[in-house]
Amino acid sequence: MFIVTAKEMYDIDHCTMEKIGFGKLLMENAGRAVAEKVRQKVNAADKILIVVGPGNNGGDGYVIARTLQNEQYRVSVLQVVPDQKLSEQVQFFKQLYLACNGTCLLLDDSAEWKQVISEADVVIDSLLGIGVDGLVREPLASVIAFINEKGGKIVSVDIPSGLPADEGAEAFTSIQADETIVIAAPKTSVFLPHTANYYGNWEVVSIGHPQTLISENAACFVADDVFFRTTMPKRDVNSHKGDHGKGLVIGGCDNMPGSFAMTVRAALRTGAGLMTAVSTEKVIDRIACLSPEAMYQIGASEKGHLIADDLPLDDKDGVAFGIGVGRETKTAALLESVLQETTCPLIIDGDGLYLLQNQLARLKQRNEPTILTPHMGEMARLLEMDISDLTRSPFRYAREFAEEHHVYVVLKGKYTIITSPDGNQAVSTTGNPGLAKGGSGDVLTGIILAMMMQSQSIFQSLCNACFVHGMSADLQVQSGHSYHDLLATDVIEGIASVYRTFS
Ligand SMILES: NC(=O)C1=CN([C@@H]2O[C@H](COP(=O)(O)OP(=O)(O)OC[C@H]3O[C@@H](n4cnc5c(N)ncnc54)[C@H](OP(=O)(O)O)[C@@H]3O)[C@@H](O)[C@H]2O)[C@@H](O)CC1
Ligand SMILES: Nc1ncnc2c1ncn2[C@@H]1O[C@H](COP(=O)(O)OP(=O)(O)O)[C@@H](O)[C@H]1O
Ligand SMILES: [K+]
Repeated sequence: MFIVTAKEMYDIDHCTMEKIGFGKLLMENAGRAVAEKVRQKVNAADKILIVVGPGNNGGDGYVIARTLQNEQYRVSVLQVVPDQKLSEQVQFFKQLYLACNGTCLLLDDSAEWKQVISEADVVIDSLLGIGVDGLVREPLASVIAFINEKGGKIVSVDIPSGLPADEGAEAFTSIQADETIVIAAPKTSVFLPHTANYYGNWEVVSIGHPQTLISENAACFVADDVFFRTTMPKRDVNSHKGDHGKGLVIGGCDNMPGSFAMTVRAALRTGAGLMTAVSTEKVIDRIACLSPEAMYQIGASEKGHLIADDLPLDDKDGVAFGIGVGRETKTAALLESVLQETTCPLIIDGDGLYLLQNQLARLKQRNEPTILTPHMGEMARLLEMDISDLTRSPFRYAREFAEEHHVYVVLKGKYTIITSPDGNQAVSTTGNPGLAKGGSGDVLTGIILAMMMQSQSIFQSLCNACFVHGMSADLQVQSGHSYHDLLATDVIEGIASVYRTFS
């Protein structure tokens, strides 16, 4: 599934309608596809009100109205702008609706519009689509406020009206939808922390655009089950352990042994061939029994924290640094040598990202891929910016950072954004609030380490690791666990169910 900006969607629509010659058929398809979904969400006796705005989103509304009217649903339309505002195409669909005995109320000064909204069981929101520009003006702003307050179930067409399609908006007025039927491809705002909730539950309908046109125009995609199935690492029956990667995890400190242990175990469960773990003596004493399959090496330490040392970096296929390693200045010197001496892909996570703050310039000097796995707070710190500015434009800031420092960035959250050094981006949508607990990220790092050592591109392996991590949590919640009790260690055990689903 592809993710589009407003501009990309307009280019796709334009090409489909003008160059390929779909013309009005595209809006007809859009309205019918949405009507089909609406049918599944309403009861036969429901009063359905379709609120129609000035643009093509309103045109979709007239097609939906006609389709449902012809199927004997209890439909009416509230048009919030005078007819002169409607484009020729929208006028055309309005006339078709009226010719099917459809009824249409125009918004005027009387209070009748408030009454029809209050009486509706279902409001279909066709006020504004991706063409919204700035804060919603009157009279639409009042209509939106009233629908939010008094409307029954709200189903938005394409996008909740008033919500910007793209990232970056600081202020907006929006419909708060219960459901959104997204046309053709999800828009960026589906995935932003401060706008996602306005969509309610969302699903996408296809309306006949050529798929190649969407894939050629969209810069970003959802790393979904289809992607995983086609790119997941395959296991050759004749393979041996060396074929599946020799991984190294450097982390832990005396008062944080657990997180590091989960990374090691998650890497083994994901299919790493050989795992070595370096930590302090105390940590290894305590955690080695949790993954007897791994090899352990004691690193030099001072006061319970790792310090600069000769590490077994030479023959490795992947290294992860930083999980539970602490924030001591002397540990930063260890990161410095890891950055310089690691000649294979290197993941920096957790405290490693904190220690990296003063060494960002070293990233560009590396010849092998470097992967950073920050959550929003860690990313904001790396960028030295306010977290609210970052969450408004996470795609942009992740891309700029990845391009500037030549790194892959896995920006973690409900929707995790994966960015490559050349600016390619994907979103992982699996996972649930059960993951919002300490330790989940440590498990993800282990999964990433194992994935990237098993014959995929780094970008694919990051997408697939995030997919597996979230899907493991989803399957665990479907089969006995809940958002409340799910633990990071359960996510490690759930990896088995993910692989079984796809093998
Ligand atoms: N192309 C097609 O055939 C297809 C398009 N499709 C559908 O069309 C949608 C995009 O259509 P669109 O471009 O007409 O944008 P849309 O948001 O409906 O209206 C924009 C108008 O709203 C107004 N307005 C803007 N900002 C405002 C504000 N702040 N406050 C108040 N008013 C504001 C402004 O009008 P103004 O008042 O400035 O004259 C502007 O002209 C898309 O989401 C999808 O649903 C699908 O059916 C597939 C086929
Ligand atoms: N509400 C949520 N829905 C889906 N995934 C989530 C949610 N909350 C957290 N996650 C995932 O859980 C992981 C948390 O990582 P992180 O914040 O680094 O945790 P920690 O450092 O405590 O292990 C990330 O992969 C993130 O995407
Ligand atoms: K809408």
